[in-house]
Amino acid sequence: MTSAVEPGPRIGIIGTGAIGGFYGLMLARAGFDVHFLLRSEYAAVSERGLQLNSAVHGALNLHPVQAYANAADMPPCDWLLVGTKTTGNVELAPTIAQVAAPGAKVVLLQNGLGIEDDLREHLPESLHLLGGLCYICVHRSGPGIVEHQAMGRVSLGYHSGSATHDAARRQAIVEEGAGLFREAGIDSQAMPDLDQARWHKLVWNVPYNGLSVLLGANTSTLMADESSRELIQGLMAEVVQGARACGHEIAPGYAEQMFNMTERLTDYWPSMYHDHQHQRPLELAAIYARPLAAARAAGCELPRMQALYQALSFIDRRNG
Ligand SMILES: NC(=O)C1=CN([C@@H]2O[C@H](COP(=O)(O)OP(=O)(O)OC[C@H]3O[C@@H](n4cnc5c(N)ncnc54)[C@H](OP(=O)(O)O)[C@@H]3O)[C@@H](O)[C@H]2O)C=CC1
Ligand SMILES: CC(C)(CO)C(=O)C(=O)O
Repeated sequence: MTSAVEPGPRIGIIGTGAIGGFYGLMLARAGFDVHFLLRSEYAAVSERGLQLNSAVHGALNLHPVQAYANAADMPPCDWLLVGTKTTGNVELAPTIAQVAAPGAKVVLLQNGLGIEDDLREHLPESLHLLGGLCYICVHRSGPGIVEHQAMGRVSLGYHSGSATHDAARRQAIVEEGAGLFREAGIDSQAMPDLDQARWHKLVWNVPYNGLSVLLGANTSTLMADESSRELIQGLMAEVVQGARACGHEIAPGYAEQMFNMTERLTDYWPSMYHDHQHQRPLELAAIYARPLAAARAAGCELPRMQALYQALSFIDRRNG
């Protein structure tokens, strides 16, 4: 008698840019059945595959790639990893629903706060929605080419779905997701509170993403100047304050740890800088407006962050 072998989960990458390309390639190379949805880079990736130039893993290539220009051609996927920018999330909901297998898990591998809340009502109730915080430095240097400068960890948290009121099931789903990343050699852990995890990530993104655009400076330049260092520390302190007002205590020393970590990041340009350079809309709603509104609703004003948001809104409108 032959025993049936359980097929592994089918994974869909919705938006194969720096994040989608990196994690999708790593999962595919680990043996998972990964399907990639692309837009402008479809032809290049179909022809030449995905190329990862990683300071951590070396040069890796995936060819052929199960690439699609049209979601309708993709097979139903059990896990959907969303690697697009948050600015297009609501418009993307029908695409996500179309590719999702019944009971699929949708993971937003994106920065910002409240992004799952905004998407939830546009997705079928049967889908589980999770958030993933990527502690990584990657960018695209050409069609289908991803440069990986440092790190890679993914923190996952459950947002909503049929497991909302079942803590054990919720935990099992998040653990399963973290397990997929770990099988691909990527550090990953389940987070008990997604909002808390998102506030932690903002401690870094609020100062560095915005200041890189406003001052036209990378991390090394920002960390080399007395005034920008003060500004970064002030902004980090405000994010910690905002998180606290919203009921999320960030440990003393966390902001300092993020600051010190950045001293070791050489010439890193945050993803918002790349968006500005390519005249794409900036993720201002998710990274600034949402946290500012949440803090204000809790009675907490964050004046530095508000000023940075206003300046970036001006730049974003002129750049569009
Ligand atoms: N880069 C980084 O180091 C980090 C990024 N993040 C977050 O990850 C998210 C993704 O960022 P990143 O990977 O840098 O962004 P990229 O711009 O590199 O990738 C976004 C990708 O999504 C594609 N896309 C957008 N809309 C669609 C669509 N409708 N159909 C198919 N494909 C689509 C884009 O295609 P096209 O080329 O045609 O526009 C592009 O390939 C953001 O929220 C960012 O803040 C978080 C941590 C670190
Ligand atoms: C903080 C950093 C650089 C790595 O943790 C990052 O994740 C980002 O650019 O969003």
